[in-house]
Amino acid sequence: MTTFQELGLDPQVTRSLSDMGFEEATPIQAEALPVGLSGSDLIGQAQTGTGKTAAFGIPLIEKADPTLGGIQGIVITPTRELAVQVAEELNKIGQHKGIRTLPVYGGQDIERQIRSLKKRPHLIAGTPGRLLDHLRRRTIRTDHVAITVLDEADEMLNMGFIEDIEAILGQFPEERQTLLFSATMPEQIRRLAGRFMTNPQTIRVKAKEMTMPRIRQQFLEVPQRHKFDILCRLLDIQSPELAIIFGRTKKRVDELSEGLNKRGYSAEGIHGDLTQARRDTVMRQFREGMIDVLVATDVAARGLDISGVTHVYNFDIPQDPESYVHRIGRTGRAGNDGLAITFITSREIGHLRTIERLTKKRMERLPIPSMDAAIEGQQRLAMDKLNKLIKEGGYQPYKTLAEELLEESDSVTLLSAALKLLTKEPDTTPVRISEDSPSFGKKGGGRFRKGGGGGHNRHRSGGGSGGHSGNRRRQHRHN
Ligand SMILES: Nc1ncnc2c1ncn2[C@@H]1O[C@H](COP(=O)(O)OP(=O)(O)OP(=O)(O)O)[C@@H](O)[C@H]1O
Ligand SMILES: [Mg+2]
Repeated sequence: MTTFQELGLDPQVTRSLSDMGFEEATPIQAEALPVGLSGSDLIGQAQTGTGKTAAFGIPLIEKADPTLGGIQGIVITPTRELAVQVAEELNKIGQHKGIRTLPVYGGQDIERQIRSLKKRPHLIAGTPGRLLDHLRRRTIRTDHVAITVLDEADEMLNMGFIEDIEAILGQFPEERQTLLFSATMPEQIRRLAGRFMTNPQTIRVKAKEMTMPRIRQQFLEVPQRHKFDILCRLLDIQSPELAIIFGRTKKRVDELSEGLNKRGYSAEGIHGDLTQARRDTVMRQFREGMIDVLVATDVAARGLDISGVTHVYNFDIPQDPESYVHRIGRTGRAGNDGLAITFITSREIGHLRTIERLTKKRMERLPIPSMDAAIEGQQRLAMDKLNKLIKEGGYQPYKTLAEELLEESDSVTLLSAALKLLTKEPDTTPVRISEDSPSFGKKGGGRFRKGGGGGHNRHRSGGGSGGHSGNRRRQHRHN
C-alpha cells in the first residue's frame, strides 16, 4: 500500500486528499503518479471506479502555480456532466493549494463562462466543442498550458471527436505533457494516440478481467415486447437503492422513463436532446436520491461517479463491448458491490459473447422472473420497512390508535391489512415501448460490424460539447 505522503506530494495537496477521505493511493494512482509527476507522457488504463481522476488530477494540481495568471492545464471530457464532475474533484484536490478549476461546456451561457474565465482559473475541464469555441474567441489563452489530459481517452480519440481533439491539441505549446486515461483502450486507438504524444509510457493496472470483480454480471434473454414488464419485475424484486437503466436511443429513453413513471417508479430520463438546465436538474435529483432510477443513453455511460448506484440495467445491449464496460462501471465503484443485468433478444446472443471476450468474464444467465417473485419482493420490502421502523422508533403516538383497532380485529388481520397497504403491488398499467431495430451494426463502425473500426459513433460528432458553433453540420448524440 502506498500512502500519498510516500509519493512526496505537496503537504497542501496531501491535506486536501485527506479531507476527501483519500489516505492510500489506489493501484492506478500508485503506479501512474510517479510517471505523471516526472513530466512524461502517459497512457493510463485501469478498471472503472478505481480513481483515475485523481491519478491525473494530482499531477495537474502539483504542477500548477497558484500565483501564475494563465491557464496551466486542460482536461477534455466527452460529456458535460463529466466536465462538471472532474472540475469538482480538481477543485477539491486543489483546495488548500489554492488551485481553481473552471468547467466549460456547451449549453451553458457563453458570456457567463467568459466572465468566469476572466477571474483567472488555473485549470479547465471542458467538452471539445465549447473548448474550441473559446479557443477561437481567444477567451482561453494557451501560452501557459503545460498539461493536457484526455479523460475517457479512447472515446475522445474515436471517430466522433477526433477532429475536434486534433484542432484543440494543435493550439497548445508543443512541449507540454499529455495524459490519456480510460478503463478501455482498443489497440487501434492506442496506436492513434501516439500521434499526440511523445514517448508515452503505458501504465496498465493488471487485472484478470476488464470489469470490476465486485460487479455481478447477469443477462436474460427475453423477447423485445416483454422487456418492459420484465424490467419492472426485476425492479420490484431487487429494489435497487439507485439504478441506471441504459436504452439505445433518446426516444426509447423517453418512452422508458414515461412508462416507469406510469407504473409508479420514481424515474427520470437523460439524453442529449434535453436542455442543459433539464440535464443538470435530473443529475442533481439522482445524486441526491430524489429519484431512484435514471434512464439514460450512453451520455451517462462514461466516468460518472454517483454513490449509491447499486444496479445497472442494460435494457438494450450496448452498441460495442467497450460501452458495456463503461456502462456497468457506474456501479461497483470504490470498493462497493454492484449488479449489472443485460437484456438480450434471442438474436443478440452472439453480441453478448463478443462482450464476454473483451471483458474476459462470463455473464450468468438469469431465468425470467415470475410475477409471484415480484410480488414477494415487494412484500419483503414492506416487512423490512416495518422492522426498520420498529428499530428506529417514533411509532409511539400511534399506539392508542392501534389499541382502538385491536378492539375490532385480531392482530394478524390488522397487520395483514397494514402490509397490503405498504406493499407496492405489481402495476400492470399498459405501457408501449416502440419496437426497436437491432442495437448494433446499423450505423457507426461498431465492433459488432464486420470490419468495424471500434467506433460506435461515426454519425455523431462534436458530441458532448454541445452548442458547437463551427460551420460543420453535425449530429450531437451526446447533447
Ligand atoms: N485514493 C483513494 N481513496 C479513497 N477513495 C478514492 C481514492 N481515489 C479515488 N477514490 C474514489 O473512488 C471513486 C471512483 O473514482 P474515479 O471516478 O476517479 O474512478 P475512475 O477510475 O475515473 O472510473 P471511470 O473509469 O468510471 O471513470 C470516487 O468516488 C473517488 O472519490
Ligand atoms: Mg473517470
